[in-house]
Amino acid sequence: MSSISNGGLFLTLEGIDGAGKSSHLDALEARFKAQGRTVVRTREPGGTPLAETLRGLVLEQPMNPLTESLLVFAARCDHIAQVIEPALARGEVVLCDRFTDATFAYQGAGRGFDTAVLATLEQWVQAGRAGLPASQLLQPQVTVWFDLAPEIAAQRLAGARVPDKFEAQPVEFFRRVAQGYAARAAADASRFVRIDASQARDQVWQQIDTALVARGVLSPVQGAAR
Ligand SMILES: Nc1ncnc2c1ncn2[C@@H]1O[C@H](COP(=O)(O)OP(=O)(O)O)[C@@H](O)[C@H]1O
Ligand SMILES: Cc1cn([C@H]2C[C@H](O)[C@@H](COP(=O)(O)OP(=O)(O)O)O2)c(=O)[nH]c1=O
Repeated sequence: MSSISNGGLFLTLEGIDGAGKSSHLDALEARFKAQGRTVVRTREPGGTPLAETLRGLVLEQPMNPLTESLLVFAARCDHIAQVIEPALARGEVVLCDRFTDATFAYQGAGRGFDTAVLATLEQWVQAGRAGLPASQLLQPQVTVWFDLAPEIAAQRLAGARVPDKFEAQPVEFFRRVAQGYAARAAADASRFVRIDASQARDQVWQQIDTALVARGVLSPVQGAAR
């Protein structure tokens, strides 16, 4: 884990659209609060008024992948400064629905954009933030990765909601995005918790809980089955 001072915890959730991550955010937030932690729940792109405006553009307007990458990193820059850094400095839990792994997966692997440029933007936006030395990138300490076959995700999403620009992409796009996540997880294995998201909701929750307890991020629930 990278060292964020003051006991702050930066935790992200990632996965292709329809993998099921939104279904567990309430429970995760409640679980941390039950342990006396203050939770800042946020998302990317978004989390500040400016970043939410940029989110609307990214999710609704056609644009080339460089423009898309610049907008998500611009949103991230504002989000880090306004929300993430202050919360971590107060020692809180930042529970963030997506972060930079999504940029590598969607813009990099999905849209085929140059990951070296993404790595440069990542450096610009994340190096030396949250009190870290200039040589170190601000990254989540833990990333819960909902790994699911794109075909199953598409079935789950069919009819569930009006698709946005990304959700309307064909299954091949999500196959590349899923490979992008796998590559990112392989490159930083100690940060990622892989969840088999094909299981039923309760079992997915059990996997998340067990993994976070094993990492010492959550304490076991008193009286929980072993
Ligand atoms: N484990 C699961 N099994 C079956 N369906 C699920 C499961 N988890 C979530 N869903 C359903 O799949 C759809 C997508 O879930 P959601 O949590 O919105 O995904 P995401 O936030 O990853 O895009 C929703 O209709 C949700 O009710
Ligand atoms: C953070 C981020 C998200 N995205 C995409 C992934 C998702 O399709 C979309 C928004 O994510 P999400 O909030 O998961 O969508 P929803 O509200 O529909 O559950 O933005 C990128 O393409 N690049 C990024 O850097």
